[in-house]
Amino acid sequence: MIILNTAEAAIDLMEKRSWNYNDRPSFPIFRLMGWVPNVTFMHYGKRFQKHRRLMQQYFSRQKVVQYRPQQLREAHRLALNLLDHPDEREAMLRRFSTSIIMSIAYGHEILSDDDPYVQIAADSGYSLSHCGPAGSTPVDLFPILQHLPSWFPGTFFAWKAREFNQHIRRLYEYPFSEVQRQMAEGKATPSFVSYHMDRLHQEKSESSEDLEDVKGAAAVIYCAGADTTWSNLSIFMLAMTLYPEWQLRAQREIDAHLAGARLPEVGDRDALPFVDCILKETHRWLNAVPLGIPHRVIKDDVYKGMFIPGGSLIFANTRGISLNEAVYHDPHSFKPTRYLPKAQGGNEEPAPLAQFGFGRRICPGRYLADVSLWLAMSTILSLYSIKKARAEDGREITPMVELNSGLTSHPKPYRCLVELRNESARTLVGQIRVDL
Ligand code: HEM
Repeated sequence: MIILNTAEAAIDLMEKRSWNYNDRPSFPIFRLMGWVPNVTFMHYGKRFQKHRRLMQQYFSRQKVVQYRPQQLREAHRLALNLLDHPDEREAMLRRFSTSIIMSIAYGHEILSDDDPYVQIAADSGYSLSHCGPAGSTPVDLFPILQHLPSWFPGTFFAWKAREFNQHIRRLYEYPFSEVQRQMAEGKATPSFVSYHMDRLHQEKSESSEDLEDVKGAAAVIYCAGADTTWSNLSIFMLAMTLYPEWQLRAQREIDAHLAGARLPEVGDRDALPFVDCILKETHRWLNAVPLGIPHRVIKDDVYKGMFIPGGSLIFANTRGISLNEAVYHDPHSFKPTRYLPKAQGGNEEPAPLAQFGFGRRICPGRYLADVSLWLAMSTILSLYSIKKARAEDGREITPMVELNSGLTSHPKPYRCLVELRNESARTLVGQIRVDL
């Protein structure tokens, strides 16, 4: 295993020598779980390129502009949900990211907790976060273990994966067959699946492999997009709880621009540079995917005098890169001003770049995720004060900064208060209620 702890090394190898560093290892755990086909876990090759194209056609920088109305609607719905369900903050943050993904992948709008898509998403999310570190469980390292009985040491995650298989297959099959049914009835809402099914139909290319590829690509959008976005939002709320001074500064910026007359839209982004600094710092301070997803080295190589054997697992260590003291001053502190020009009291530190990975494996959903996060953060900052909760004796409770680990990482449960900021926030929330 090779761990890259600087952006320089990750760029030198995974981008500049990408031909040699963009394979993936086999992930027997995910295969047992039923994530097949799934571009994230595919070896580099023709089928991988086909899947990347399916993604690229739908999530390019130009194409994602058309999903903004859905994202804005969900950001407003999130704002209402945070107010109406104060004890279910995490569930509501998760609902936000799941709703965007489900509506883009399958054209399905989640309106209530009884929706079967909510359960499907929750079961698959649970499976993903309880399957051990990606590519590094004993079964990943010694695949023979997957064939041994459950009492044999090191087989635990293989048996877990088999148990989760039913959840993952339901994620693949149920929403896809719903879209097929709606298309046959002429009632389908435009989505990733309907777009590619129409395309295949026009190209007269509807082999079972083509259909499996669209089905798998849609499921991977959920697998890769929902938990990561949710985790970033949870990190943001934690940071706002712990660092009220930055929250206030962002709110002053928003008020100066919008004067409480309306909520932010993507068109306001250039006028709100400090909100952008908060987004960058959220990515850097704690990471939704702290170790990235491992790549595999194809052939022997030498880097700065070090021998790298072909077949090695290679990790771009997002956490290490984000906390590099040679690049970021006082890296463990959440300090959005670090990105500002020196003339504005900043330190001109570089924007974080490891959070979406590197090279030809770079996250294809990054443009979509960026807008979802920005809209959710700027909407929440416009309307709410996020504060430390108080214990029964009135003392403030300071949350701990701790993450769970899995393929994606989340802050461990913490408490905070989300309160309407002022009268114009109350009016704006009233308007959202009417509009939705
Ligand atoms: C804040 C949210 C997100 C974060 C932090 C994130 C992070 C990542 C990272 C670190 C990787 C591994 C890159 C590498 O191997 O070098 C990745 C891969 C991937 N992401 Fe994301 N992602 C996010 C949102 C999304 C969304 C919204 C989608 C779908 C629309 C998506 C789809 C994918 C896919 C399909 C891959 C696998 C790419 C491949 O193996 O070629 N991600 N993501």
